[in-house]
Amino acid sequence: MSEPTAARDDDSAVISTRGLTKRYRGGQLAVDALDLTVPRGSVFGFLGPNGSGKTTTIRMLLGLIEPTGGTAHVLGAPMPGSVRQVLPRIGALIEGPALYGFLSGRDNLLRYDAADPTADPGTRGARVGRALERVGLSAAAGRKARTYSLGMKQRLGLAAALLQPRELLVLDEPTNGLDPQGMREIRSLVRELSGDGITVFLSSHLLDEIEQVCTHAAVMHRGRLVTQGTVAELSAGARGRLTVTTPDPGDAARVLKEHGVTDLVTDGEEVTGDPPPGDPAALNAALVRSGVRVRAFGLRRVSLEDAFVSLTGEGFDVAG
Ligand SMILES: Nc1ncnc2c1ncn2[C@@H]1O[C@H](COP(=O)(O)OP(=O)(O)OP(=O)(O)O)[C@@H](O)[C@H]1O
Repeated sequence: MSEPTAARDDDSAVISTRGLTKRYRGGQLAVDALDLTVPRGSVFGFLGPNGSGKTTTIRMLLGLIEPTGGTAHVLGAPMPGSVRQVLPRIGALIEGPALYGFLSGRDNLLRYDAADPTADPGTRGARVGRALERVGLSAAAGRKARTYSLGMKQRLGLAAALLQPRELLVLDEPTNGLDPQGMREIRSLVRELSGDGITVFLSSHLLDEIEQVCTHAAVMHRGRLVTQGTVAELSAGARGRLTVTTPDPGDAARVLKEHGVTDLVTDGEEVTGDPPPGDPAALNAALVRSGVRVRAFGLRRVSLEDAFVSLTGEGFDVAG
């Protein structure tokens, strides 16, 4: 007896991969034994520098390319085997939307909708109107798409992805190339969609973007998964850097070293270092006991960037 192919229903994970691997024909190992778990309802940031394997992973998840090893389940069904059942439940925006510049925003969406054989022509106008409304393009709907800003084009692409109700939205670098205003618009749209109950999986090479919009993240580095979890957990994984401001930097550095602070750097009246585990208040007390005049004492907030650097031992390439 064989299992029905699309029957695996995992309520908590919208995407789940085990050992997912892609080696391109030229021999390039783009994704190396990836175990990814995307919880339902999350805004999941898929983070990594350029070339770390994000797009390749997304293409495998959507059944656009075949893995060379491992398995992927999306919405409970194996991919690429269940692509026909699964893809209609996913809205995807990859490499910018294909738009006709000479058509209006509304006419572009009407075309998209007409290309969907399951879409009822009788309700097409209403559906397109709702999608335009949702991405904030109702007022500009009659303008030719070529007059749209990049951010508006991206929102129109999102509207196309949202013509039908979706359980999962997959966005590959959705703010790439946008100006700050365009980025803000896309980010707030992502938050709204998440509020509507859609799981959002978005790739990005921008750490602050992930911190601003995502509940969860996975970090890729050279085709391998470095870590995954909630954004709060990932940031907490790296301890913050201790900073002491004092007119007695030499004494402060000595006392901190005696109390287990490592990698001490003195710059004028500021002494920084990596604190040992435990309550940093004990370090402050030790400084004061030793007669060090402490003017400021703090742990710098740890960012996802710090976490990335401490996990990979490398800086994050934020070029582009
Ligand atoms: N069709 C292909 N044939 C051969 N190698 C490829 C192909 N597509 C991607 N690669 C290589 O696989 C690796 C991962 O690329 P991928 O595009 O998945 O990374 P990425 O994290 O999405 O980066 P970017 O943000 O630059 O798109 C890179 O070294 C890339 O050169």
